[in-house]
Amino acid sequence: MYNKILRTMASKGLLQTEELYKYILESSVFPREPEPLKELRDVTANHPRKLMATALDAGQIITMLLQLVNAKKTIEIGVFTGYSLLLTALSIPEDGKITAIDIDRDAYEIGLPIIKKAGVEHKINFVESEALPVLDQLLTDHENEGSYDYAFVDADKVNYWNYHERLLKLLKVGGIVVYDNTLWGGSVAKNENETPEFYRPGRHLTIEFNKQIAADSRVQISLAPFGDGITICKRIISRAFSLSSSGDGGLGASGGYSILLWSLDNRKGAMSP
Ligand SMILES: C[S@@+](CC[C@H](N)C(=O)[O-])C[C@H]1O[C@@H](n2cnc3c(N)ncnc32)[C@H](O)[C@@H]1O
Ligand SMILES: O=c1cc(-c2ccc(O)cc2)oc2c(O)c(O)ccc12
Repeated sequence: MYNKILRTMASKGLLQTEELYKYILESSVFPREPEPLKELRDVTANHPRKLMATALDAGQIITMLLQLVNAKKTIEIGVFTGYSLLLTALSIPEDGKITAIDIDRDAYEIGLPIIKKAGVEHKINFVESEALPVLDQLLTDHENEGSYDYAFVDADKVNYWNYHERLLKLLKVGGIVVYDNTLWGGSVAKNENETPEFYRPGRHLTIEFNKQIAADSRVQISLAPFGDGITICKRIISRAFSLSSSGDGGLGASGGYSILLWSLDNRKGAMSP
């Protein structure tokens, strides 16, 4: 069942017909896909979980985002064999840096020869670890606070909000974080009983995360149906902490204090880091 779902996602993404997704890939993605990314997909083709790789149409818009924000200092959580990591490395300048975090070094080493061949390995600091302690470690150096231009999160969905709280301290005001799989195969728009058993935990986690992000006044957001759904968040105010545990960003009905803080933040705008 699980592989059937992945195959479906790979064949039509979130669109309702395979033909339409195939049209997008064949007309606009494949012709423009850099050769190293094609090679990395080839070396990933035999991996049993190959369909976990970031979707190509999502990769194309992410590349554009990286270049639009002139990203130079970045973070990636969830590397796998390195498709999104390589597209990031190809998109940032020669002196750009990526802190790439994954618990699975073996998968990364499948894509590493292609990364080396592309001449971008020097931009990557691969950290074999659970992601949370690495983010906490980065935050022990105050120089890192508000210094990152971009982050990509494509890992354990249970920790997305934990990653978000830390990344908002690490990102500069105006910095971007992209979360992958935020439509979870379309299941977020279906009833639980319409969702295959295996998919239900991810569905619930994703629905909760989407609610929290939508209520977070610290970011501007766009939930876009590229790949399996990506949520593009731009840090817009200097306050990095969440105003309430529910992550409602102070826009919830509770507490005039939260709203006062929010309005003060927005009056200041993005003046201070
Ligand atoms: C969907 S794959 C990443 C796909 C990748 N972005 C690409 O383009 O191919 C998810 C990855 O997250 C990693 N992962 C899962 N939980 C993690 C955690 N707590 N910390 C770090 N990495 C984790 C897995 O090992 C896996 O490689
Ligand atoms: O089917 C998946 C599963 C994941 C996944 C599950 C659990 C984790 O701890 C990390 C990742 O991620 C996926 C993904 O990112 C994707 O683009 C397609 C499918 C899946």
